[in-house]
Amino acid sequence: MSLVKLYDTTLRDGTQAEDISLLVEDKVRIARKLDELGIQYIEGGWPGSNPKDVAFFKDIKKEKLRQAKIAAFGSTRRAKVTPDKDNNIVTLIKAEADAITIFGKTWDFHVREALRISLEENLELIYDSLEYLKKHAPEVFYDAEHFFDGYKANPDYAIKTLKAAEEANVDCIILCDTNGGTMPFEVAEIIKAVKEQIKTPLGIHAHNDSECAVANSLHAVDLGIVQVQGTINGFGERCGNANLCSIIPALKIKMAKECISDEQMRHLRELSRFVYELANISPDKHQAYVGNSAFAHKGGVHVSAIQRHPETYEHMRPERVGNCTRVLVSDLSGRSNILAKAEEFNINLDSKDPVTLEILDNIKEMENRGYQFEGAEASFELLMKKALGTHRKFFTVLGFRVIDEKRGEDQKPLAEATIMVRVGGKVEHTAAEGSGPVNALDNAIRKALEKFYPKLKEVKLLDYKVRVLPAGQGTASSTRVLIESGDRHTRWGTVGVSDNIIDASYQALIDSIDFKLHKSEEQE
Ligand SMILES: CC(=O)SCCNC(=O)CCNC(=O)[C@H](O)C(C)(C)COP(=O)(O)OP(=O)(O)OC[C@H]1O[C@@H](n2cnc3c(N)ncnc32)[C@H](O)[C@@H]1OP(=O)(O)O
Ligand SMILES: CC(=O)C(=O)O
Repeated sequence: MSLVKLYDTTLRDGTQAEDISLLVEDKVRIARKLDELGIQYIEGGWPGSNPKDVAFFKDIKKEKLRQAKIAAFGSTRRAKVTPDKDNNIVTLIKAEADAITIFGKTWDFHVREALRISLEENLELIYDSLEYLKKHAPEVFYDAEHFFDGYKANPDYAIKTLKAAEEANVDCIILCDTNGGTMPFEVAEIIKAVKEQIKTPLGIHAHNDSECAVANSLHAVDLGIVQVQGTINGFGERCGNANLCSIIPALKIKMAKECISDEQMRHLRELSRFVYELANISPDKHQAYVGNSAFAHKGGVHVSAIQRHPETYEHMRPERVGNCTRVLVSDLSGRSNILAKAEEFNINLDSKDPVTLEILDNIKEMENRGYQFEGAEASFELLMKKALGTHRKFFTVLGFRVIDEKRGEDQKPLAEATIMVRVGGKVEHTAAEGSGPVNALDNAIRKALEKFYPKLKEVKLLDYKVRVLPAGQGTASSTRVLIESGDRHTRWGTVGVSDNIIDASYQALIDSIDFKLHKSEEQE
């Protein structure tokens, strides 16, 4: 297998994405994880840009990385300054990274409009910046910014810029699709032409503005490119960069190109989620390979087939990237979905058992009323138990009342809930306040039940989503509440539907508590 080197720029181009900003400590933590994954180069930032990036290069030196090399990023020198006097170049050298990558202009239009210098002067900028850096850094890479647009506009000049870099003896020239508008067939044609004229090893850095960044990068590798740049989860300027979470499995599984080991690739999903977490961005569940939905099967026909052979509806084994097969339950389910879920919940259910069809019919009817079980598997498990007669009634709610009161224009509203429950032979009547009516009801339910079931103290409400269902959908316009709860070990989702938002919330809260009690009993 031929080796392709991965160059991660999550910490530089990734932070150019809207809404993403990483602390120095976060950058160091991500760099450690990238190193563990086996990424060969980690671009840490632009030290000439800000103090945070300068601090990163200082701090990362204290880390004992297993194999990754750290690269510092910057630009060619400014016009009319020699490299040794150019602040950006001097700061790059001071960062003492294992490699330095600078970008320079390829597109004549950019030279004229962005830099406002002559085409000849730009060639000098490229050559003497790189030639100077080669004397001061172990490895030097050249990012040919806007290479594909530049080549399409003026191929002779674009090649001259690469030749300037080649004469400076750089270690790799990276062809950049900076504006992300190049199509895969153009990439293939242009790279073939470049390879006839440039002998320096080539790399690719593709942006995703036309959704082709991964395809363009893979095409480039197919044509013999040896370095692929990208970011975890595709974070990057505008629409992002080529997503390494897709590129890595594609290289290894589809193209037989070695880049990281099989064992390292099993941590890809974990790394993807780690980066989402530190960037404070919700994971994209539909993300290829590593997303929650990447191997989630919803249609009954699909579920039936994957149970016979997973490859019927899966292009690869999800475990290879640390993901897993999931079966969803909805009104698109068939008996196979119900049986798969029963197995997952350790419930004995036979395909010929009439209860299977009863559960299926029940789901379809409830989804028509606005329930949604995809995000509420705990409610579904309880529903199954009820249908099978294995549901245990831990408590009975005899009634509740919620009061929301505002005592003056400038006063905050007060919310209070009272609830009456029966547990065994005992009746408990409890009141509680809350920061809103749902919170007050939640507090009252727990206060009443915690006395009998102390384990409920562990339960935390993690997420609460309300959706007003449009009139005309199903039989009535109503509200759906989805709740995510959790304890020290796990998380679970429950659902409630009613034309009264408090009642919908009540149903989801009660299911959440009921589920916790069943799980605790099963564990005991
Ligand atoms: C394709 C890419 O993604 S490249 C990476 C882009 N990333 C960033 O821009 C993030 C970090 N950038 C920064 O912190 C700042 O822009 C800095 C520190 C680099 C420069 O800040 P300033 O000196 O205030 O300049 P400003 O940002 O307004 O303009 C960019 C300058 O870089 C110059 N420049 C742009 N590309 C190059 C290049 N390849 N070589 C040399 N100079 C360049 C521009 O001509 C302009 O300089 P001028 O105003 O003297 O003509
Ligand atoms: C260098 C770089 O980030 C680009 O050309 O997009």
